[in-house]
Amino acid sequence: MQIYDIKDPSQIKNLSMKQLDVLAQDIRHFLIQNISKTGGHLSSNLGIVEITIAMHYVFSSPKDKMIFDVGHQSYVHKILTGRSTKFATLRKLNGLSGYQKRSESPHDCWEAGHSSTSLSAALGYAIARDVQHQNYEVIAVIGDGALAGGMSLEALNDIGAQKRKMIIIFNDNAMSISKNRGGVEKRITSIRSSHLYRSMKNDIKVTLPHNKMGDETLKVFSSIRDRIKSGLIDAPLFQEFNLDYLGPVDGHNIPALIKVFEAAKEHDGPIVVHVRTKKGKGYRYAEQDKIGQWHGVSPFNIQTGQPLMKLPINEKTWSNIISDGLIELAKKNKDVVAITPAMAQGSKLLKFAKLFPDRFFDCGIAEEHAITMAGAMSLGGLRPFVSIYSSFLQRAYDQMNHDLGRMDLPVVIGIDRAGLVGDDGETHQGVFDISFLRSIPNLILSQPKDAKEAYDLLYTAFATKHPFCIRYPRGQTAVTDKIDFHLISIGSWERFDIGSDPKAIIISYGPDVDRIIHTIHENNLSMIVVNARFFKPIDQEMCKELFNLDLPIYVYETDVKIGGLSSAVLEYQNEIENHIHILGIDDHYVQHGSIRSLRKKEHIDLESLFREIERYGQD
Ligand SMILES: Cc1ncc(C[n+]2csc(CCOP(=O)(O)OP(=O)(O)O)c2C)c(N)n1
Ligand SMILES: CC(=O)[C@@H](O)[C@H](O)COP(=O)(O)O
Ligand SMILES: [Mg+2]
Repeated sequence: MQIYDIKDPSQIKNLSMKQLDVLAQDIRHFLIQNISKTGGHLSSNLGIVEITIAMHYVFSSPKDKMIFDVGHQSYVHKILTGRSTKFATLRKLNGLSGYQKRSESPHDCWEAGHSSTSLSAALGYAIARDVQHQNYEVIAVIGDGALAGGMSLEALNDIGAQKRKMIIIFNDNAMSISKNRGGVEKRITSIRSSHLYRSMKNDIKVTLPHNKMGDETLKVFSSIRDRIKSGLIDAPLFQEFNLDYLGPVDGHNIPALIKVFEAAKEHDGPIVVHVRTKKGKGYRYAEQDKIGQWHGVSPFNIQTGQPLMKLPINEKTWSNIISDGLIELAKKNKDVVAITPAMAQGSKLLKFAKLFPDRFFDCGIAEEHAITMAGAMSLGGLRPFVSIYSSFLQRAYDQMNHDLGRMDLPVVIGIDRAGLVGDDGETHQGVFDISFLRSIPNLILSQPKDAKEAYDLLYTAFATKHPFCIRYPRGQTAVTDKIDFHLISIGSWERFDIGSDPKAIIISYGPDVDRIIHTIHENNLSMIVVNARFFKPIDQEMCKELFNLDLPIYVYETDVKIGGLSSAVLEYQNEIENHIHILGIDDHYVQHGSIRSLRKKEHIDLESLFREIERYGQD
């Protein structure tokens, strides 16, 4: 069967095991060819080819619900559900999404992009099915990295209690983006090497025919069922969550996968099918990768494995700039430590890890934990730097507020991938952090316009005793000659007067500031440009000066407007000019007390409202 002929997954149900194997090889070839041109998530998709084929062979999508955790490994599912002709548009404007997308296909029953949501989503579907007396299978596919994420563990806890029929296909490749770590990983290692695993593996490998299912298959099914019933399958971790378990199974053996999925389908209640796979399977460079270089790739040369686009010699990624600065500061101060929630490769912290192995902490996909742990590290006397992608920091909002902001702890947060990230789409655009962080008391939020300012802000952050965030975008910028550090006054903006008769004021931030200045010069215009390098606190003195100039003000922001820099400027303008009288809680935490007493203290009681109205009426 030709890949482009697949319009519906039911077409593969008539193929023989041999034909399915050929299809798997064709899909691998297709993935490598296409992703080498478009870029995308290569390794995880190469590793999940056989699992996805076996899923569509055994289950019936869209009736049965298939949920892929993160969704970065759903390309094979897209191919089998009739979307292969669109692969040239992968992750491009109006093209195929890099994740499951409900608007793209009825076979995508769920959407993600952030890790560890699949188990909660699967349980949600199972509850909806049962409450409405419907009849379909719910299948979640989750990797070993995502399984250790906090949401997954919360969901497993509930799934084990509710005992509803659902199948969890646990795709274990011993890798997150880079090497997987942590207690869950250790527990999985013990399952992989258990005697039961070996006997189970032999059952499946030895007793099952490789073409058709027959008596032998049934024998294995009942043997599996008997084992489940008699509790013989003793898989630590899953058993502790009160879940039945099958496996591990060779994830590149289609007949074995089909058989174990059939057995799981027969099972009542939740069951985990543990499948072992090789990340990057079938492409030499990706198979050998230990640090995650082939997890997500830009276009590359298939023969050499080299990226087609190289960085200009005088440019570095923002992640590298921050990480180089951090290394210099860590050389001077032994208390500086770095934390990443599973993004060492993307955040460019591997060099730091090599230089300071005892001061580097990869805590897995656990943004909430990373922030709270960093808070306590700071109380214990360390100077933590946590690197988190902007969109993943959304997970840790409570920790930013409840732990860091409220206790006013000196943790430096590198908010990587701030602003639009492009190809990954709406789940990953880092456009909300200014808006959701600005309301947190005690917190400082900044963004450098260039590499020099990045070093200075980093230095300033470590010299400050408050939670200090530095956001920086995906991509690269020009490097400086050398790394040196200067203090920047907190909350200070920079003003550039261009030309002798300015006609407008542009307030902006980040690398756009220099681009704006350049464009004004090129076009012989006269304007005032402001580098608003702090979103919180803002430069109130400079704001006043600018308001007094009586020139039109343009706030050029490349993140969401609501709650962003423009909101900060407008709020301050209103505070001075008092057009709209605003009552509300000021920028601080509210202590305990009766609600009545607190409303009075914070001047948000009705008495305060009417006093204000009266006062204004007399002005
Ligand atoms: C909340 C969140 N944090 C981090 C990421 C980045 N991320 C995407 S995939 C991935 C690794 C997932 O590993 P695993 O679940 O084992 O899948 P594999 O790629 O190995 O198949 C990470 C860390 C994310 N998508 N969401
Ligand atoms: C699936 C996922 O969340 C990551 O792999 C993400 O795509 C990485 O983005 P960068 O390519 O910007 O590191
Ligand atoms: Mg994995």
